[in-house]
Amino acid sequence: MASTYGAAQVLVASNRGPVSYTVGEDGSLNAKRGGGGLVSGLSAIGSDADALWVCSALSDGDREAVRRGVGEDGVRMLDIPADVHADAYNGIANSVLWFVHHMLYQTPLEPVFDTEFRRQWTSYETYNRAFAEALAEEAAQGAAVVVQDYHLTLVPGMLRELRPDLRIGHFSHTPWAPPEYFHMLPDDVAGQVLRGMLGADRLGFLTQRWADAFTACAERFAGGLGGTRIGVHGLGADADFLRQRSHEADVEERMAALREEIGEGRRTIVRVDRTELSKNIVRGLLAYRRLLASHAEWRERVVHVAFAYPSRQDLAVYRDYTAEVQRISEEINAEYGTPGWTPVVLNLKDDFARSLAAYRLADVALVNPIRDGMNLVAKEVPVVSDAGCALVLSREAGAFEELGEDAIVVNPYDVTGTAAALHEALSMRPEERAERSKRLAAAATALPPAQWFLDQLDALRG
Ligand SMILES: O=P(O)(O)OC[C@H]1O[C@H](O[C@H]2O[C@H](CO)[C@@H](O)[C@H](O)[C@H]2O)[C@H](O)[C@@H](O)[C@@H]1O
Ligand SMILES: O=c1ccn([C@@H]2O[C@H](COP(=O)(O)OP(=O)(O)O)[C@@H](O)[C@H]2O)c(=O)[nH]1
Repeated sequence: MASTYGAAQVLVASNRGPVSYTVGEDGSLNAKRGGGGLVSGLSAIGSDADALWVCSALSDGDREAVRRGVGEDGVRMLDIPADVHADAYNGIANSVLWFVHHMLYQTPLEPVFDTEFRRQWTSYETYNRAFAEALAEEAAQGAAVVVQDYHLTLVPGMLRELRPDLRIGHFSHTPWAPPEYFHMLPDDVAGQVLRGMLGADRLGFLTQRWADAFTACAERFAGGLGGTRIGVHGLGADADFLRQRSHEADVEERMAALREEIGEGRRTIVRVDRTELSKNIVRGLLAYRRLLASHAEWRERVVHVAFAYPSRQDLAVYRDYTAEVQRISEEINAEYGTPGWTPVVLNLKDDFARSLAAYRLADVALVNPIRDGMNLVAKEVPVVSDAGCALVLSREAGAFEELGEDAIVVNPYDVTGTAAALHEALSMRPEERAERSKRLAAAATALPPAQWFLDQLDALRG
């Protein structure tokens, strides 16, 4: 029996893996770091020899890499049929579960759970089963498996049936919806999601608020937590990596270019997000426009450097949102710009080095999501900024629980309030800004990714 077990002692499973491939014109495969906070958080596990990261092939390049047997050590990419993956990732994970947990539906018209949803749900089950089977195959006897996020809610339950010997954890990087919102899901689906997760020995969340919401859902719709334990682990920024990476030559080069674009002696308000509905980029721009309208003294003296790098572009609603971000930025530039001053420098391309260059130059960081599991950008900018930055932070970001005291806190729907917060941040005395930034950086790095992951393993095994 033991001979059928795999060799990995620690396994991670997530939809997005540490790298993604593109096929070059000459047919060569080029690897690029996976975007988003989940990858930033888990990158630290890569060096462990007994560890295996099971993820999904996301692009044609990834599928080609699997076919050619190309890959990173310690990573297994699953080549799930593209249509099944599209239903599971775009359809269920990003259009349903993400919307539920971030409370993004415009409820008079959506959601509509009809036959299309049922078809996609079947793919979601297939997709989860493929992960459960791969994990069952790769795991050594008694190994620890930590399943990540809303893409894989059914995996713990499925894996428990296949391999009762394993220690199974699940970690959510998103908020969890309150019961009255979660209950929008059809009852059988809500039940499957909860029972799937409760197949784990232990469930992890980024904040107490999201953990409490899950417990409330489990009590109301699944008869309680049963034997499943709950833990809170607030993922922090990776200070060593960020400080080193942000001083490399490509970042320095981009700093010089950005300085040119910003212009001598001007303040810089920085935001960096995936072009993601929940990040509230449009209201952020409206707040900046309000600032320029009501505080004419800032005109010509401030530049808003906004990164909205591509995310989930297969979904029309994300493409439309990107277009709206672009439209408003152009409107602001047309309304207030002068020959020597561009009020909004918008970056729609994925350029991590240029984002780090902007972090270094930031006087103010704007992080105003409607709802966000944590938001690592809020934690990264204070660590990297050269002169220390003021943080304007939504009370709805998970990071608020740890950074709220030294941030300028906003209600993300209140555009006038956010404009006032930007004014306050820009007006802050440099000494106060530097002191607050130091405290923010200390709080932001209290639980670095490697420790965050080890804590979960210890708790799972304990
Ligand atoms: O994989 P994508 O569809 O491109 O999306 C990127 C990631 O977005 C979400 O990240 C979350 O994790 C961060 C780290 O814990 C957290 O700080 C942030 O608030 C979350 O939004 C998603 O949960 C990941 O699965 C995605 O990979
Ligand atoms: O071009 C970029 C700019 C930033 N980031 C990283 O993406 C993560 C975003 O994580 P966050 O928790 O703020 O939000 P998420 O995108 O995961 O919802 C941060 O670690 C950023 O450093 C990235 O991968 N590519």
